[in-house]
Amino acid sequence: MIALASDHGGYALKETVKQHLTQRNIPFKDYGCFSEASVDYPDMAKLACDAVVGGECEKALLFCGTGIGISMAANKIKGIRAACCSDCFSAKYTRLHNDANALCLGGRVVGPGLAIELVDLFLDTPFEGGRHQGRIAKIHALEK
Ligand SMILES: O=C(CO)[C@H](O)[C@H](O)[C@H](O)COP(=O)(O)O
Repeated sequence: MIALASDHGGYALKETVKQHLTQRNIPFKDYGCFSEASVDYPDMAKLACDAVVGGECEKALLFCGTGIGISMAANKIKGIRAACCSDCFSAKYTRLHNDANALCLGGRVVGPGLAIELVDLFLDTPFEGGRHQGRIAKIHALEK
């Protein structure tokens, strides 16, 4: 199960990605927002990221205007490794090397076609493990 959340700046792109996930038969839960009315991205990040940390969802796809604010908020949540990406190399390597569990996209930055490529790379690329495992443990040691 994939958790989705956005603020108003990412709402339209979240709707596009939902259509794509539906076409791919990938189950998702949308934690909002549900219109372009203004909401605050930290509130939205928390809803989806809590579902990931709690084990209800395996990864989160998060959207705001730039992707940056919602990634900053997500990375404050213990257990979340969120990556704000607007290129394919980063979306792939944040899975391979960082085992990222949240992808953040900017609805005012990336178009729908690129967003779908980024989402597919993020969802389909496994974590490489090995030397990267210890580095991730060190990231989480910083949370203490
Ligand atoms: O991009 C964002 C945060 O990094 C948000 O989506 C906001 O849209 C952005 O801060 C702009 O805010 P506004 O209320 O839409 O002007």
